[in-house]
Amino acid sequence: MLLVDRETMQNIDSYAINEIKIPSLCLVERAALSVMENINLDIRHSFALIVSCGNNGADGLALARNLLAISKDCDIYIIGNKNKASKDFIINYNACKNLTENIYSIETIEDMNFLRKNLDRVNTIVDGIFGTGLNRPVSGIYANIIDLINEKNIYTISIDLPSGFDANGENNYGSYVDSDLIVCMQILKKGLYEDNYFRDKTVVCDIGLPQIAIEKFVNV
Ligand SMILES: NC(=O)C1=CN([C@@H]2O[C@H](COP(=O)(O)OP(=O)(O)OC[C@H]3O[C@@H](n4cnc5c(N)ncnc54)[C@H](O)[C@@H]3O)[C@@H](O)[C@H]2O)[C@H](O)CC1
Ligand SMILES: [K+]
Repeated sequence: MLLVDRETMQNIDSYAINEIKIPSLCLVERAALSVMENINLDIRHSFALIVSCGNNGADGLALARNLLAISKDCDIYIIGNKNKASKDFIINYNACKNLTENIYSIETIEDMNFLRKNLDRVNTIVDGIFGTGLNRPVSGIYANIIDLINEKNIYTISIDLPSGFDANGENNYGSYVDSDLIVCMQILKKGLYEDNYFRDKTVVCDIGLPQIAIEKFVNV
């Protein structure tokens, strides 16, 4: 089975984007659609998409856009500084803003209280807080939100990795999302494979990263 650590996955992504010239936005869209394919849309109608401002969040917002397109009920919660957001995040954020008013920044205790209350209206949480960009244990508001997601016991889908969980399976001493389903992009991350609990909850989906980009960094 093909496994990658964080650094290798980042090398493959960046080779595909910078050398092969696959638009990053296309990969984000494929990632979002691969999550969507793993959602039972007959029973899941109300979503809380909780994202931060990197490309894991961009995947989350592209998913929100696609769910809004089919008139699903979506609340979008953004953590972190939008001024430092990735360009794929901004593109999807601008589209989401034109599709719904239910977009909230979570910064203060009052915002947290609102989130705690408002989460009860949905039957599905999508976790797009951190993926392979996580490089240290979570703390502060990120940890508080992850703890809140876990407290709620609402069916939770994580994009690529449970947020807070280290792709390499190291340093998992902070909070991380207790996901029900993990839709992992293109190649299984080593940490998920080594974790008995998460391995069985993970599906791996092709997002169009070319084999030649993969073979450059992994022995296949
Ligand atoms: N173009 C691509 O690389 C694609 C990636 N995909 C998805 O994007 C994520 C990886 O995205 P990235 O922007 O590199 O990082 P994250 O979104 O995971 O994290 C954002 C950002 O957060 C900072 N950070 C790291 N650790 C912490 C922490 N403990 N507390 C606070 N902030 C933290 C750090 O600066 C990160 O950069 C990948 O998993 C995929 O989901 C697309 O699917 C395809 C294209
Ligand atoms: K995630």
